[in-house]
Formats: sequence, C-alpha cells, structure tokens
Amino acid sequence: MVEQYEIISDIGNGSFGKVQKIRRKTDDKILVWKELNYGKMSEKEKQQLVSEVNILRDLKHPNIVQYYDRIIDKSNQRIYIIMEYCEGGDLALIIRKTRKQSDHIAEDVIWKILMQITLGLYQCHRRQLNNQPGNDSNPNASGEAPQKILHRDLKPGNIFLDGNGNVKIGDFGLARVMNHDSQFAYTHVGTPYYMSPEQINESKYNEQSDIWSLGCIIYELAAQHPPFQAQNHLSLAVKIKTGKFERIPARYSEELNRVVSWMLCQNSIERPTVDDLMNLPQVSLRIREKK
Ligand SMILES: CNC(=O)c1c(C)[nH]c(/C=C2\C(=O)Nc3ccc(Cl)cc32)c1C
Repeated sequence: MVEQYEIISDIGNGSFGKVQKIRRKTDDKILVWKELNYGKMSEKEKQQLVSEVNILRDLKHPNIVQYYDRIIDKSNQRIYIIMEYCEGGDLALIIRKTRKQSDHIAEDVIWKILMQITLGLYQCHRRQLNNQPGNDSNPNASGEAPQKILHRDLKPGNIFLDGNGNVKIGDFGLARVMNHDSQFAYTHVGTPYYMSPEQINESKYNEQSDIWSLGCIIYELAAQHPPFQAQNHLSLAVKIKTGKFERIPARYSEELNRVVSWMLCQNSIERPTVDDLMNLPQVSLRIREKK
C-alpha cells in the first residue's frame, strides 16, 4: 500500500502523471513513483495504462528504467507505478545545463549514450519470448514468440541517468506491444519535436519510428537543439516532412554526422535498425569495452 512509502519530493512530470521521489520504509530504498489519476481516464486510456504496466513489468535491462511494483488506491482512484530512481535526472536537463554553461557534450559521451540507448532499444525491438510450454504467445515459424515493443515517445526527457552514468530509457507511457502479425500500427499522438514523418502522416509507424526519434536525440546532444524547430505544430510538421536540417556542429566527426543523418532518413526503411546501430564500429567498440 501507499503507506509503505514516504513521499520525499516532486521531481517532474511523466506521461499522464506526476513523478515523485519516494522512500520505501522497509529498507529506506529510494525509488520514484508515477502517480496517475485513473478516475478521469477513458476505458481506452485505462487499457493503455494496463498495457504500460505490463510492458514495464516484463522489460528487465540495465538500459531500461526498472519497474518495481504498482499500487492501485481505489479510495482516490489513483495508480502508482513504482520505478527505479535515476539520480542523474534526464537528458533534457543535461542539454539545458550544457547550453546554459555555453559548453558542449564531448563526442565520446554522445557515442556512449547512443550505445546504451541502442542496447535498451534492442531489448524492446528484438525481444523474443521463448515458446516455453504453457506460454500462450503466438509462436512464429521458428517456434519463438516475436513480440516487439515500440516506445513511440523517445525524447531527451524520457532518457534518464543513474548515479553511475548509466543511461536508461524510461516512461513507456505511449508504448505499444506489436506481435508478429501486426507489424505496423495506426494511431495518432501529439506532434512533438521528435515525431517521425510517418507518424505525422498518421500512417504506419514501426520500430524505425523509434530510430528517427533516437536520431533527433543524438542530433540534439550535439547541436543543443532538435533538428526540426518551428513556432507551431503545423510548420513543425512541414519541416519534419521536408527533412532538411543543418549539419551537427563542425567539432563533431563526419562519422557521427553520417549516423545521425542515416537515422533521420525520410523513408523509414532506409534508416538503420537497432542491429545496424549495434554493428557500428564506434558502438560495437564501446559495447565490447563495457563487458
Ligand atoms: C529535476 N529532475 C530531476 O533531476 C530528476 C531526477 C533526479 N529523476 C527524475 C525522474 C525519474 C527518475 O529518477 N526515475 C524515473 C522513472 C520513470 C520516470 Cl517517467 C521518471 C523518472 C527527474 C526528472
């Protein structure tokens, strides 16, 4: 129950609710919970919430924010999703601080962030549930249940850092499970800076839409602003669909510039997959160093 936890402070807003820093009374462990008021939610939003919790519960990876528990408090129609505390905050904060100090993020740090988000995203996009007896997943020809998870709202504010400089994908508030027979899904969510052309066209999106958003994040770490900016959603949508953006600052290598441009290809099938990103020399080198 909520009484097991002491609220320490408000630390931000996640999708659909506020995020608070909490202390678990049994062992003083510092965690966070995202508080959501389901009383005003439509049936569809409640289903989306159940889906987020189920996705989080099954995703265990060092580069994904760890889910611990959830509490449903019917007395006030609240659900509390209890997750790992990331004392380094989110990348949006890091970018703001760097810009304010007229500083820049070193290229090596950007490659390390790309490597870690790629590992977390690989876990989402290439997740295979073994077809164990009693597992009712729909096995495909190889007998494994291919179930990919699309985050669908990757942005600097959803990438968190723990106390050891580890980067973690968080806030799966809009995530979707896609099993093998629904390779694409149709939906409409707001138009943030990081939305791909195919999502703006309200047409198909797939895991390559997450790769587009990752390209926007890496671009912003280097340029300290998103690749596409505008005064309103309509002109932002036009800019994203024209696909023209300035090169990242000259201090960064052609190798990094090529990877960012590759992730920002208008045509989703021309973008790298998580496998392509894992095999990049600068990424695979850092994965080996990590081991
Ligand atoms: C100024 N805010 C912060 O420094 C900050 C810190 C130290 N942690 C966070 C946020 C989270 C955090 O620490 N763990 C989280 C798990 C899920 C979600 Cl949606 C958010 C968080 C934030 C926004």
